[in-house]
Amino acid sequence: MNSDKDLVICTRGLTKSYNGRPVLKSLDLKVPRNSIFGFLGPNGAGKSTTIKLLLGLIKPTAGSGTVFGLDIARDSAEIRRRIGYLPQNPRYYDYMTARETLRFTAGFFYKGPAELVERRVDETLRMTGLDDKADRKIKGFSGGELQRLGIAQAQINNPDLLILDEPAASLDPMGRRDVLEVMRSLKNRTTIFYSTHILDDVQRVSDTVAILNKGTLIAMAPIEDLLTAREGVVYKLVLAGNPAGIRSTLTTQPWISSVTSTTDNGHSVWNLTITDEKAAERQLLRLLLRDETIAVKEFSRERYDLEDVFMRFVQEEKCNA
Ligand SMILES: Nc1ncnc2c1ncn2[C@@H]1O[C@H](COP(=O)(O)OP(=O)(O)OP(=O)(O)O)[C@@H](O)[C@H]1O
Repeated sequence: MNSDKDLVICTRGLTKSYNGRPVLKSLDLKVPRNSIFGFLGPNGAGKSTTIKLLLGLIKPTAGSGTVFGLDIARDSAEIRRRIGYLPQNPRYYDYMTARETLRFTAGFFYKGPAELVERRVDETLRMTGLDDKADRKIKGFSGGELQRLGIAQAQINNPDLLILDEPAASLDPMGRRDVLEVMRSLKNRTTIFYSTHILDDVQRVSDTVAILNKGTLIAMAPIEDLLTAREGVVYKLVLAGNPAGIRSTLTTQPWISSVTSTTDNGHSVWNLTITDEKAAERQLLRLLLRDETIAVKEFSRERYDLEDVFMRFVQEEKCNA
C-alpha cells in the first residue's frame, strides 16, 4: 500500500450531511500520485459532493482530508491554486474562439510574460487535440470538443492534480473516446481524479478505481486487482476427447482450487479457478498438451468485467444493509 507521501488525496472519515441526512458517509479515500483514478458511482452516490469537499467549496460535517498534504478545510485556497478543475456543467462564452478562451483562463491562472503565455496556450491546444480548431468560435463545437476545451482550461497552469467531474458522461462514443484519449495522454504529467458513472470508461482509462454507492465507499483498489482478486484468476478450457484423465491430474494440483465443467456441442467446457497464477502459467498448458486423449479447442484466461464486479459489490452492500 502507498505511504501517505505518495498520496495526492487522502481523506479520513469524510462525512457530509444535508439537513441531518448523510450523503457522504465516513469516506477514506487514498489517491496515489500519477494515477488516473476513476471515482465510480451511480447518480446521486455522492461523487460531486466529494469533489466539492476536496476543493473546499463546501465544508465537511465530520472527518478530514488532505490534498498535497494540505488540509481541505483550512488550506483550500492554496489547494485550488495547484489544482485544475473541470466542473460537471462548464459554461463558456461561445462568441470566443478556443484560443481566446484559453488566453482568458491563462489571465487568471498562468502568470508570465505574454510570449510564454502564448506558448502555453499553443501547447495546451495541441495536448487536447484542438490545435486545428483553435481559431474557430466555440459556438459550433461538438460536445466532445467542448469537454476537451474544458480539460485544456483545467490544464492551463500545469496543475499537479486534475479533478474532472463526469468528463465524458454526456458524450457520444466518438467524443468519449477522444476525451479518454486526452486523459490518457496527460497521465505522465499529472494525477487525474475523475468521477463517472460509466463503467466502461473506468475500465478503458483508469489504473485505480474507487466505487461509491449511496455515500459509502464499497471498494478501492488498482483496477487489475479488482478485476481478478475477487475469486482468483479463472482459466477457461474447451476440450474434445476423453477428459477423465486430465481432470484427475488437474484436481490434484495445489494451485487449482476448483474445476467446474459443462458440456457444449460434445465438448467439455471447464472453468479452473487458480490460486497461484505463476504456477498456472508454467504448468497448465504443458499438462494439457501432454495428455494425448484430449484436444485443446480453446484456452483462455478469463477477466471479470468491471460491471460484474460493480454489481456484485452493490449486491453485497444491499445484503449487509
Ligand atoms: N445542497 C444540497 N442540499 C441537499 N442535498 C444535496 C445537496 N447537494 C447534493 N445533495 C444530495 O446529495 C446526494 C449526492 O449528490 P451528488 O451530486 O454528490 O451525487 P453524484 O454522485 O455526483 O451524482 P450525479 O452523477 O447525479 O451528479 C444526492 O442525493 C443529492 O440530492
